[in-house]
Amino acid sequence: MALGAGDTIVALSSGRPPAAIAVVRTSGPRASALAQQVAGSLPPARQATLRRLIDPTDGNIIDDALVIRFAGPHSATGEDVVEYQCHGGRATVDALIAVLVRESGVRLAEPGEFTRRALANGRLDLTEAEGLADLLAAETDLQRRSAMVRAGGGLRVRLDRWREQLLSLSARAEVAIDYADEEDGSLDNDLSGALGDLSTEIRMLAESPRVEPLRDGIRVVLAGPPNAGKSSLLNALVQAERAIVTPIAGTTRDVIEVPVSISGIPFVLVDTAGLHESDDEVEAIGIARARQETSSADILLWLGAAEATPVHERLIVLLPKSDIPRDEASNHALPVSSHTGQGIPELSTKLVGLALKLLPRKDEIALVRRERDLLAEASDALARAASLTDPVLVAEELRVARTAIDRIAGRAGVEDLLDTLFGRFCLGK
Ligand SMILES: Nc1nc2c(ncn2[C@@H]2O[C@H](COP(=O)(O)OP(=O)(O)OP(=O)(O)O)[C@@H](O)[C@H]2O)c(=O)[nH]1
Ligand SMILES: [K+]
Ligand SMILES: [Mg+2]
Repeated sequence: MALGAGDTIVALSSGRPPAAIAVVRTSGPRASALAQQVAGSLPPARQATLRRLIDPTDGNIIDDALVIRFAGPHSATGEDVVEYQCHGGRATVDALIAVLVRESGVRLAEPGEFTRRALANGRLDLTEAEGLADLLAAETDLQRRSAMVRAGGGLRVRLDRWREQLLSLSARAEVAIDYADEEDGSLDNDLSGALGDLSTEIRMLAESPRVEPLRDGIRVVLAGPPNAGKSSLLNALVQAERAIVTPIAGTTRDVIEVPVSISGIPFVLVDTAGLHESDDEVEAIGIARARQETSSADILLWLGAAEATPVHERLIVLLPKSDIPRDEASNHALPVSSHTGQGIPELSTKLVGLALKLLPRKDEIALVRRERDLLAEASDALARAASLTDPVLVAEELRVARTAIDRIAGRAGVEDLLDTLFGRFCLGK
């Protein structure tokens, strides 16, 4: 757990001053006592109350502010929380925070510490906290809507239900163990069926769209031999001269990433070095990177010969420089010309079409890799359990499934993960 978990924490939860109004939040065992001291008396819970804030040591007026108190455990953090909505000038905010943190047992909050306490106190689970982090970072409407589903408990409710089902299935397996001596000790068909059904249900969720393409943009990698016209195509797609284009083969040496929004969908176009055998040390490194990008691409644009097309799940084969007449024609390749613009709108449409398959539909949940992996783990354990007859082994597989589900919600083995997650939060959240 974070340093000084029992401290009362203070932070400016609104944006950087100056602003019209600033929200200073306090949470912890001393929050109410602090409010009493600074605001004169304890304001009623959950009612915005106008108070004159006074420095208790010298009686100086700090500000007139709206004070709202939330008594724990019915607060965002599960502890006593007091919010001060004061004037948003820097000096006012600084003066208020200085008076609050002067008390012993009170200190400034770390980034994300309010949410971390909410998690520790069971006010939200890890999937909701992650959704919240995405919500704070959301830049597009699609990102916002997806984050809302997660932050609103879209995954948590399912995990809670499955945890209960797993517990009751475990209880049934335990009963079978207890009666193993008296009867034949094998499981009833009912139980096997229930295990199989739950495995399938969890597997379906495990195959939900990933959060990452939505969060970071869908990676579209342009690959092909030198001089194929990769950089020119990137420039044509983003309608700006972002990558260097020359008639010299081997112009692009490093990976170039250009974020672009097409029809409101966030993409990252990735230009790469032309793939070929090279003796040049620098170029060889660039080519190795290009191969890496090609294999990790969400969508691959191939600008090379049809017979050399790499294997990829979401592939668009292009016939570049279509303005140049040539003999051979490929039925499978989409003709594009960065010079005349031929095929560019069709390519954009195809990109959007493939992207939509990677993104959550409206109200559909998106999962981070960790969640997908753990759900698959739980589903696998249940599938194994369904095929077993020895109740002792079934109980063991059920325990594996339960642990996986608990880890998704952040109830087990996630300390390192919490540090990374809360590092993404801003101060005061
Ligand atoms: N006629 C025609 N020429 C093109 C087209 N696209 C690119 N070219 C030309 O082809 C040459 C190579 O273009 P680049 O975009 O640099 O090709 P590249 O694949 O990025 O090349 P490397 O980075 O060196 O591997 C340049 O001289 C471009 O002007 C096109 O659509 N039509
Ligand atoms: K070139
Ligand atoms: Mg290039």
